[in-house]
Amino acid sequence: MKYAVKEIFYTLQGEGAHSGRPAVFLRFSGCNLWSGREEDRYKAICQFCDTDFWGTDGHNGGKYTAEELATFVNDLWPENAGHKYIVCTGGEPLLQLNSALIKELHYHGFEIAIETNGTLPVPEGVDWVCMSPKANTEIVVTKGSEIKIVFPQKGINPKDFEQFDFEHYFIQPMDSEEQEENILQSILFCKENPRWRVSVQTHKILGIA
Ligand SMILES: C[S@@+](CC[C@H](N)C(=O)[O-])C[C@H]1O[C@@H](n2cnc3c(N)ncnc32)[C@H](O)[C@@H]1O
Ligand SMILES: Nc1nc2[nH]cc(C(=O)O)c2c(=O)[nH]1
Ligand code: SF4
Ligand SMILES: [Mg+2]
Repeated sequence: MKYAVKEIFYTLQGEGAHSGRPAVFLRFSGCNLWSGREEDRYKAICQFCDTDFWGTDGHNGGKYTAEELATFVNDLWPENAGHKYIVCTGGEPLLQLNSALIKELHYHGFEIAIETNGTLPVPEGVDWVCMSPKANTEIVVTKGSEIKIVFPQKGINPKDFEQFDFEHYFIQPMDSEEQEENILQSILFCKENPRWRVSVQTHKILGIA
């Protein structure tokens, strides 16, 4: 099997509990909630996406076998540094991430994180699951490491997810034309519901990928 990859880059995780941590980002092509084409955004299930995941034309993008992909990712890690960490994202990584690739990444010593919309089952062996639910979808990932709700989102009430089994609960202000208002609402929500913390997209402030 070959994996369709939009881009691969070494940066810092910008969001959630591992914010600030060095990580290789593996961005898979394609998503089950939007085609990725601007002209389709109005009819997508998920309409606020901040990411270009269409095609394989990004930095280090292309089609790779599991072995090629894991070797490429490993070569981006500084030599003899340890603490190897990969964030599989997209698009929707669970359309492609499978046991063959998980095995290859573990072979090279990587801790494997995913960013998922929660509509597809998580394969065995993923070490960190960040689930970010979208309105009008059926969520099958009800346990994991962190839940990260883009806020505010019509049709999503964070309180409905408190019964799920996650270690960390985050509210992430939606990056949009109303961002200032979204930040204020996120702060207010967390102050009124102290189980939740605000996740800032720090990579956008730092000016990194
Ligand atoms: C681009 S998505 C890819 C992974 C997966 N498809 C998902 O939705 O979780 C990566 C993260 O960015 C978040 N995100 C997407 N668009 C956003 C926006 N406009 N503002 C804030 N966060 C956003 C998603 O909710 C998710 O947590
Ligand atoms: N630095 C950085 N951190 C991130 N955390 C989640 C991201 C994503 O697009 O999945 C992302 C991203 O695109 N860049
Ligand atoms: S589910 Fe994730 S990748 Fe897909 S459109 Fe929404 S935010 Fe973007
Ligand atoms: Mg991003």
